[in-house]
Amino acid sequence: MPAPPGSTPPPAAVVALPGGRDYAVHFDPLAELARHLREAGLRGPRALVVTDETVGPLYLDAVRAALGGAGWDVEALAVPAGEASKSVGQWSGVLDWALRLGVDRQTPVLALGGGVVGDLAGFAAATLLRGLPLVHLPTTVIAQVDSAIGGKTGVNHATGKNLVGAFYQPRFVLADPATLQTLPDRELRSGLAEVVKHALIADAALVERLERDWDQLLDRDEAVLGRVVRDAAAVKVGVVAADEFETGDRALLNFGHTFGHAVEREAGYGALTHGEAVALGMRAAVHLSASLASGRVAGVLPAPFDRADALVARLAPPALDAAVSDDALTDAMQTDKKRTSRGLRFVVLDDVGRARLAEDVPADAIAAAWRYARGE
Ligand SMILES: O=C(O)C(=O)C[C@@H](O)[C@H](O)[C@H](O)COP(=O)(O)O
Repeated sequence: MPAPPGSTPPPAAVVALPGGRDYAVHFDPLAELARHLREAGLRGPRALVVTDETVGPLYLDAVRAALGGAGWDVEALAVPAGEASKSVGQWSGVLDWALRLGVDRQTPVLALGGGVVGDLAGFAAATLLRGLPLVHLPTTVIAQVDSAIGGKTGVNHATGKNLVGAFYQPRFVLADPATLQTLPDRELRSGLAEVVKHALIADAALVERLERDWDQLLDRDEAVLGRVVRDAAAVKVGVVAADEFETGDRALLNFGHTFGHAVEREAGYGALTHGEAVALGMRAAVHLSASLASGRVAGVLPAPFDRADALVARLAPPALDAAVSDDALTDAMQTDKKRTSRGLRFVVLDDVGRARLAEDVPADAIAAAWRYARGE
C-alpha cells in the first residue's frame, strides 16, 4: 500500500546493531537529505561534504540545494576520482581541510560518491576529534550495495589493500537510485561484481534473477536495477547485523577479495577498478572452490561451480597482466586481514548461494586458481 501523502516512507532496511546504534539504509532522492539529517538528530549547522572530481560536478549542487533551504552551511572538498585517492596522503589532506575549517563534534561528514570516497571520508570522520557523525550518500552500485553499509572505513598502504582503517558506522545511508543512471559503463559493471558476490555467497534466488535479467541490468532498466541493488544491499545488511566486527561470517563478504586485493596491489592501485579486480578474484576463487570439492580440476568446472563461473564471466573481467607472475600475486596475498597464525584463509563456495571459509589450502590449488583466472 502506498504511504499517505506527507508521511515519511519507512527505510528500505535497518542495520540492527547493539547500543542504540541501529541505522537506516534509505533508497530516496538526494532532495530528501535535510529531512533525513533532521530525523537522525543531526542539526549542524555546518556540514562537510567529501566527494571526488567526477561526482562533485554531477551531484554537489543537488546536495547544496537540499541543505541550503534548510539552513545548513555546506563546505565541500573534491579529491581526484579513483582508487589512488584511498591513500594516507589524501586522508591527511581531508583532516587538514576539516581542522582548518574549525569543525566541532556536531559537524557531520557527508561522503558523496563511490567506495573510494566513502572509505576515505569515513576514516576521516572516524578519526577527526575521535569521531564526527558520518553519513554516506553512495552514488555507485558498489557503494549502494556494499561499501557504504557496514562501517568498514580506511585507506590503502603500499604493503596492502585497506591496511589502515577503522570500523566506524554511519548515522544513516541515503542512496539515490537516480545517481546510478549517470554511472560510466565500466563503473556499473564493477559494481555488479559485488552484486554477483552477494548472490553467490548468500542468495541463490538473486543468482537466478541475475542470470535472467542480466541484459536489462546492463541497460539500466530502473525497476530491474533498483530491485537488484536493494536485494544485494539486504544481503550486506543481514551479514553486518550478525557480525559487525568480522569475527565470524562477515569474512564471507571477502569472497574473491583475497585474490582480488593482490591483483589490485600488483597492478598498482587505480590501474583496475576494485570491481574488476574482485571479478578476476572470483574467477580464481570459484576454481579454488571446485578444486577443494573435487580434487584436481582440468578443463570445464564441474557443477555447481560451472554455473557460478558463468555468472562471474558475465562481468567480463579484464585480462590479468602477463608481466605479473603468479608467485608475485601469491606473495601479495600474505597481508590479507583474514590470515591467521596458521596461514591464509580463503572464502570458497559450497554451492551457488552458500559459502564458507577454507584453511590449509594447498599451494598447488592456489597456483591452479591463478592459472584459471588467466584463462590458461
Ligand atoms: O564489508 C565487508 O565486510 C567486506 O568485506 C566488503 C568488501 O566487499 C569490501 O571491499 C572490503 O573493503 C573488503 O576488504 P577488507 O580486506 O578490507 O575486509
